[in-house]
Amino acid sequence: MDPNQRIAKISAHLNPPNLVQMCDGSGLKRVGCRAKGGSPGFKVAILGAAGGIGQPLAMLMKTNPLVSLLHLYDVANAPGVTADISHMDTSAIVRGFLGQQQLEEALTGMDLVIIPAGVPRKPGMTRDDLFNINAGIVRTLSEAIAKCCPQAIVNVISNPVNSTVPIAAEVFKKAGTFDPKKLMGVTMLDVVRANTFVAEVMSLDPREVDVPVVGGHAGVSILPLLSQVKPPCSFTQKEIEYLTDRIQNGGTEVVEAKAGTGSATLSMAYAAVKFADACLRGLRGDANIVECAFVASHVTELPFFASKVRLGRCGIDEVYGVGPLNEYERMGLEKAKKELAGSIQKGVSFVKK
Ligand SMILES: NC(=O)c1ccc[n+]([C@@H]2O[C@H](COP(=O)([O-])OP(=O)(O)OC[C@H]3O[C@@H](n4cnc5c(N)ncnc54)[C@H](O)[C@@H]3O)[C@@H](O)[C@H]2O)c1
Ligand SMILES: O=C(O)C[C@H](O)C(=O)O
Repeated sequence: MDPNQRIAKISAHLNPPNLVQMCDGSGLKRVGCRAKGGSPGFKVAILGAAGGIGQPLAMLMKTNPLVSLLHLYDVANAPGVTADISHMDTSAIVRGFLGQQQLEEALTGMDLVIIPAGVPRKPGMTRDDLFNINAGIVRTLSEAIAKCCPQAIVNVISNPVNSTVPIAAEVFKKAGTFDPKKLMGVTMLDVVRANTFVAEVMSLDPREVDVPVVGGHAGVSILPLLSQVKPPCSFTQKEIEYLTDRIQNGGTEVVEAKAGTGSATLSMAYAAVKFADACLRGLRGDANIVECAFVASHVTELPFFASKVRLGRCGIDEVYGVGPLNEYERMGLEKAKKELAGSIQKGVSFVKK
């Protein structure tokens, strides 16, 4: 074939008439694409996709065969991240969305929305110190979710989780779209850390360790239930105190090591993907998908609490209680509830005021 004919053939192949437009002209160049977005799988949006967590999270979700369409939204740098990730030869179609004016488009039709948008801690800060900035971000994003994909499962990562989940819930209540089965604060990193640290102490393979972590996601509200570890482990009191302290302060350990450049991003992306994948397998109808998450709850007198939940086709099928606790854990639970009560109320008041 003559070279000109060959080039004409390639160019026709790259630019068929049924191209799907990926993005508009506001900085996210719309690239010609033959994808129809019709492959089986779920539609997932990441809000805050260009951030420290957002980027590795987006990369890992692009490798997930359960995802057919991946929407990457951020107020900055979404085009670059989208272009980069879209070159990965996995089946999910990637589209980028930049800035508030593209938020609704990013959310429409989504099955799962993951929110890592917001500022991270620096050394010396508590997660609650992030409230002033992140509360408003989560409120705005939740308002758009209520409008554009009220049926979607929502995974909230932005801190302080103990307040941002109640904020999202209040926004959804105001909009008349609140479904407690669909809103989850992501506490999976606490479980991931707990599994790792327990495995280290007991010389086990971390993949075989399962530590329930209940309560919430800040300081003493993070309550590992070491009496319920699988496989059953017998710890000394010294080991229990070391492990509890290390699990509760795992986030601070990373914040200090990063010395002002941010908080956990890579382990968080790993944990977020583990949790998102569990949500998607639940949506698909897989049986016995049980993970810990911070959810609307009747396990204690508090309206939100982290405990094991069973994930299914509609989100959360069942919220499990904390099970039998030893004296040390009972005391920990009281401290956790005290810490949680104020943070939950702060989130609720932020939207109600
Ligand atoms: N739940 C957990 O276990 C856990 C673990 C680690 C970090 N976090 C929290 O996750 C959040 C993000 O951490 P990070 O390290 O990725 O921070 P980061 O600063 O690296 O990234 C945040 C991203 O959010 C974007 N953003 C800011 N405002 C936005 C808005 N209105 N809409 C959409 N995107 C917006 C920023 O542009 C940035 O790309 C922090 O609040 C952090 O504390 C939670
Ligand atoms: O500690 C932080 O600020 C981030 C996150 O909540 C974590 O647990 O790593």
